[in-house]
Amino acid sequence: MLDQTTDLPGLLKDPSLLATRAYVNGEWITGADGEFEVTNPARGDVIARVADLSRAQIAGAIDGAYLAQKAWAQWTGKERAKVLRKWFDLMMENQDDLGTIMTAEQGKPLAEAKGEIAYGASFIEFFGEEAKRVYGETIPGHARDKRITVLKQPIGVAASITPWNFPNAMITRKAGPALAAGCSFVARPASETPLSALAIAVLAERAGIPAGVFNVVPTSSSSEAGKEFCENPKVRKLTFTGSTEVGRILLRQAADQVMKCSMELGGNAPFIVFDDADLDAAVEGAIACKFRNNGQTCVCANRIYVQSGVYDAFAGKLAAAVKKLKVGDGLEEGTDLGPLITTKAIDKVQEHIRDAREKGATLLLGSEEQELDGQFFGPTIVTGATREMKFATEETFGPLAPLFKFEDVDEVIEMANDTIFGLASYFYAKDLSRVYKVAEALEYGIVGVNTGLISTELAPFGGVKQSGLGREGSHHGIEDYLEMKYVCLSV
Ligand SMILES: NC(=O)C1=CN([C@@H]2O[C@H](COP(=O)(O)OP(=O)(O)OC[C@H]3O[C@@H](n4cnc5c(N)ncnc54)[C@H](OP(=O)(O)O)[C@@H]3O)[C@@H](O)[C@H]2O)C=CC1
Ligand SMILES: O=C(O)[C@H](O)CS(=O)(=O)O
Repeated sequence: MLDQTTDLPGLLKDPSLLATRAYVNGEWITGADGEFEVTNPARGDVIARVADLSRAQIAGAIDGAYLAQKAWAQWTGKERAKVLRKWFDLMMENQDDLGTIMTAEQGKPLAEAKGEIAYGASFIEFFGEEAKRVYGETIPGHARDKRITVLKQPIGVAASITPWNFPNAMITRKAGPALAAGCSFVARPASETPLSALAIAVLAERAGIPAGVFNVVPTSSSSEAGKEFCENPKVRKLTFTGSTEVGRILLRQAADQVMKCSMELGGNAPFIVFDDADLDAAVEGAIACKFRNNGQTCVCANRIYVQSGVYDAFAGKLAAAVKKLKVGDGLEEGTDLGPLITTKAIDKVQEHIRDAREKGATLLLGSEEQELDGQFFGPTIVTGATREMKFATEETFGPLAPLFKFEDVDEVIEMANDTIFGLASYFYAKDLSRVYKVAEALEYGIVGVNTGLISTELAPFGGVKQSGLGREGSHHGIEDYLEMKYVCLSV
């Protein structure tokens, strides 16, 4: 840990964005369960104490959202679009402060945090525009006196549970389509990173989003919030981003109400380098894909497969480039890799390195035990990776790049698909026939071809197999917040 303390208000142009009470039904309220601490993962110091809401208070927020949603759904799509556009504008006007708040509570370098603010805001911008395009249908009737109409109507109250790794964008990727569709929204942010969520609630209020339409209910106990969301009959939609393990818990809990669920869950992304790849581009893509957010993203390359003819060349180029990455405090200029979110995250990276070495892998860069203190862990590359090693089946969620060697396309497709996950995958190749065949053969919701970065509000983001249900982003993203009503009119 760095021994500095964080004067977060002193770092902000607008300290009023640093909100620590919950935002419920247009009011800023304290927590019946007291407060919980938020720490800076780079320095270990407490940066805020945030309202810790009780389950009863969450139920109260749902009550308010239920009433507010009725009126909100009466707004025209154009009226909702206007206020969402204002919310987007305020996010971008306050991008620096929102980024600083995020870096202080999550650790990612300030440039990345500001990038996430723009990425997160883009969902508000995009779905604000989509609010005007929620079209129904008329269908030729099944009899001369019958007329068929299909209406698209908002599903109702949407509840969201999101992770710490993208504490802004994972909320706006849900709130954008939900509010655009005419739903109201109750957000429970991760306990490690509530400040980013509360800051956008300040801006929602300033943008004129009506009381009760957007609510943020921070709690220290995630399970209680999850149970209230799943058991409260006024909630009609649960949208979750996080681990597959927790996704399963929530799906089981939501089953009793047959609740509509969107699940953005864990991943184990293969990153494949074929022998006809542009190796320099592949190295650049691998670094962007592996070390973004210090490897703490569900779409990070978890397994890097390199065809045997270019294995040594790629490994050497990758190590030379990774050596240049600077580990440090995200608030300091020039930092490329911030701290991991918890010491538990460090333990998992070390466990994967130890396991791999015991099973024959070789450390090409970095080490298992590092002189870095606290929650910092340097980028590490191992060669000689095999499918017997833990990172072949488990998500590392840290700065560890295991290099697997393969001989031919059938072998690497089989290895790449040998996982319960199916979120993101990547490969570098030039041969067009190979590109088509591999893109079609990979069992993933997302395939990056000659790129390591796939995140945009314009595309449908989501996984297959045990990486999730539904899609976020693109015009598809609003469908998860709409119900389709068939009206049969006898004339
Ligand atoms: N597919 C995707 O887009 C993404 C997937 N992920 C996946 O999530 C994992 C890392 O994120 P992480 O935050 O640790 O994931 P978790 O699943 O542990 O936590 C995600 C959220 O769920 C909450 N939570 C945990 N347990 C429960 C419960 N029983 N009931 C209700 N809510 C609960 C957490 O609260 P609290 O933190 O307060 O405990 C947090 O807000 C990785 O597997 C990663 O791949 C992460 C981001 C995006
Ligand atoms: O939490 C994550 O990993 C995000 O979903 C990844 S992305 O949307 O920023 O690509």
